[in-house]
Amino acid sequence: MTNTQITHIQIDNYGPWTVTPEPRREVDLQTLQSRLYADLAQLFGNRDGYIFFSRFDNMIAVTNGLDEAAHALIQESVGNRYPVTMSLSVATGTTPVSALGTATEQLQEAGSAQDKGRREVLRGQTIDDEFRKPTDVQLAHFDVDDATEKYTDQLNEFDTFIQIEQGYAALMKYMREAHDSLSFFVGGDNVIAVCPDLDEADYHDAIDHVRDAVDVELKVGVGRGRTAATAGMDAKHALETCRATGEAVTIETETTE
Ligand SMILES: Nc1nc2c(ncn2[C@@H]2O[C@H](COP(=O)(O)OP(=O)(O)OP(=O)(O)O)[C@@H](O)[C@H]2O)c(=O)[nH]1
Repeated sequence: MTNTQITHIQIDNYGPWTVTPEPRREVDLQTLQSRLYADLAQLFGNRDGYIFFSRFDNMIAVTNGLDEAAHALIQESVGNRYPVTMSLSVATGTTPVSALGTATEQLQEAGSAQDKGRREVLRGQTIDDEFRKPTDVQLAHFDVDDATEKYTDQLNEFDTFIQIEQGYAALMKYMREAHDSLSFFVGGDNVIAVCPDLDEADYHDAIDHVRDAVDVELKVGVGRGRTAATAGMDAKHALETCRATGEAVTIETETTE
């Protein structure tokens, strides 16, 4: 059974900061947000975690293998180098949705996102090493079939973007509601979903739903692992198997330690 450790990251009091003492230049906010995301991708990624930018002021990470000290170090490093601080709340659950729900509740209990007094909160529980298993994390790497041929080489870039985003919107909502999963656009025509124990039929169901709803064809590779890094790499290999066999769903059967 999966046991996903999720960290909810929130920039402290960011809304007021963006307009104090007067509205800050949008290009500077865009630069700050993308640099912070890039830094966190390295800080979590070098410890085998995965982070997704979601709304940039809030981000969501899969952090199996990162203990409280690792979280504190990441938080301190950002606090030392950025004009903003961030709060971190970590929780675990048998589904990523329940883990994130707990993490977010803990943060909300500590104070509002726009509370001047709530800074650098670090809350929650990580999984002790002795309880970690090679099946704790299940990641699904979705990809639009022949996006280059159907969209990129045919339509103008904005109309391609609309097609891909439609597929993403339908998938993220359905995976959240029907399969307790958190799906994130990661660039190009790719979406990575953090999933509980789903089987092949569940993934076919999601792909069928997206085809029926918005006429976008997907394929998916699924991997499991002790960390997001290993599950994610297995998912990529499974997606290559889909490309080789023409199957819409491939679940990597070996779990990498
Ligand atoms: N983040 C991320 N982006 C990827 C990955 N693989 C491909 N992409 C992006 O997706 C775009 C399309 O590449 P592909 O998915 O290989 O191309 P395709 O035309 O859809 O062909 P098939 O996937 O073989 O059906 C690339 O330009 C990249 O931007 C990946 O593993 N991660």
